[in-house]
Amino acid sequence: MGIRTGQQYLDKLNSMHPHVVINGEVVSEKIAEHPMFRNNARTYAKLFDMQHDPKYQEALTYTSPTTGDLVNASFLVPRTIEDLGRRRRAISTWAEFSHGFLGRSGDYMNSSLTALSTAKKFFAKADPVFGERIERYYEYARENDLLATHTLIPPQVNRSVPGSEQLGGQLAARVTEEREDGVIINGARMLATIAPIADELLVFPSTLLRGTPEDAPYSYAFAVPNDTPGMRYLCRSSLYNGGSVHDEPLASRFEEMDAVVVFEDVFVPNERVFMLGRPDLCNAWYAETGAGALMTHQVVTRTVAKSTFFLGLASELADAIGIDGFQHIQEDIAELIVDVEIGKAFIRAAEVDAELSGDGVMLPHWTTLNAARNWYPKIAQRFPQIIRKFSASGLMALPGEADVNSDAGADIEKYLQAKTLTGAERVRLFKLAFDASISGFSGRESLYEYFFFGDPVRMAGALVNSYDFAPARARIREFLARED
Ligand SMILES: Cc1cc2nc3c(=O)[nH]c(=O)nc-3n(C[C@H](O)[C@H](O)[C@H](O)COP(=O)(O)OP(=O)(O)OC[C@H]3O[C@@H](n4cnc5c(N)ncnc54)[C@H](O)[C@@H]3O)c2cc1C
Repeated sequence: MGIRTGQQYLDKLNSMHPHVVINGEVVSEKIAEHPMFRNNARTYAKLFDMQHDPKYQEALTYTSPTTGDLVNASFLVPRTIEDLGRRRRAISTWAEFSHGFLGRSGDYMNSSLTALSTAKKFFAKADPVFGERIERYYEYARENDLLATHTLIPPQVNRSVPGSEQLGGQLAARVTEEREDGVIINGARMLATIAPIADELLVFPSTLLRGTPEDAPYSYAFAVPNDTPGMRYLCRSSLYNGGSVHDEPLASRFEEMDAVVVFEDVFVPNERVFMLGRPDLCNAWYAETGAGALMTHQVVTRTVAKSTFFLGLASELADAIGIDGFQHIQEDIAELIVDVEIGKAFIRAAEVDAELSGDGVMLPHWTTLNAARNWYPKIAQRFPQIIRKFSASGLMALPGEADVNSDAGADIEKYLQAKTLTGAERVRLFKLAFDASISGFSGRESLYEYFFFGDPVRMAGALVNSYDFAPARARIREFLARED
């Protein structure tokens, strides 16, 4: 089949029967028509349609090596640095469409599956059958153009003990039975973004597991369709308030629902189980398979689009109300320029210094990407601050679309005009600033970017513990030894 159209994606979504709990309601059919999910599903449908648009098709697709159909380029196994560039162009084509506000566009999980499908040596440490299964699953996802999300962390009940010790080990999702034909899963995982509108859920390892026998039931990787019997999604309230694209320009399009995942006697057939009972390999899942590198390459590409959005917005606001010449405004705009350029440089450096893995995959340079993913969660917190600082009371003197088109329109034209904009144009721009800096949607975006790859505190620790300090320290010792 290969690339799907938006309509094919929506039709499949509407034919599935997940158990989605939201606002006291259980939604189990026609998910794509539900007011809480409709808009975001349609935004995702546009991404699928872009693959068929002659303007984007060359960037977004390549020819499947097995079927000859066109498939998404994020499934391309990179063998050369040019292949990495090919992948990046596809990723940035989607990221520019959403200005980086879609964190779960299909290319994110596709990147993970692409690397995993090649990591034969890694899977052979447990059983080569796992490597064969994940390659088949990757091909299934590629040829059916599936949209997947993932869920990684145990419930946040008591972080001073591992998941295996919470409530006697009864809370975190775990293998409760190993059968001839598969496994049974019970318990919960903390969060899965876009779960209600995804085709598939990847339940992969994340938090560090100890190598003790008690951790064995929590050491697994598997994938299930999002309407698998026994699986329930508990959604938060929506951050989209039902307004028009004029009044909620970001939330009305890009609000991605987050959901807790509950498993009750969920059966996972063997062919969808990719790791079992090996805490050591679960802990090495992202580092040793190359999945971490290809996923981070996707994320850094997406976040450059987002940084560019904030640079453009800040510059438009400053120009509109005539503050662009003030020094502290220019200092903040300079900060945004630097962020965009650093992001682009990270990608370029990671590609130029890419290396072939033991499985013959060209992986972008990990230390560079590791630095990028430690940097972005912090600098992204500045973006809404800068927009708030520039906009000030302009974020409150802000009637809506209905007012612009009412008798109040004359007042809006007169009193809410800007140096370079009519009243109606200014309202539209500041509505965007509002949604990017103080709306509930924007709050979630900041939280999302901060915790995207996990807790930044522990990520910093992981960076320090894995970094090769030898060359830098040798230079200090050499300098201390100099007598001249
Ligand atoms: C909007 C959003 C969407 C998300 N979407 C997904 C998704 O699609 N899939 C997915 O798998 N996950 C998702 N996550 C979860 C994300 O991976 C986690 O937020 C992240 O890993 C941090 O874990 P936590 O939220 O449980 O925080 P916790 O680990 O509970 O941390 C809470 C606080 O306690 C501190 N802390 C806790 N334990 C320790 C420790 N051992 N040492 C030092 N400090 C500690 C942390 O520094 C932090 O300040 C999402 C999160 C957000 C906010």
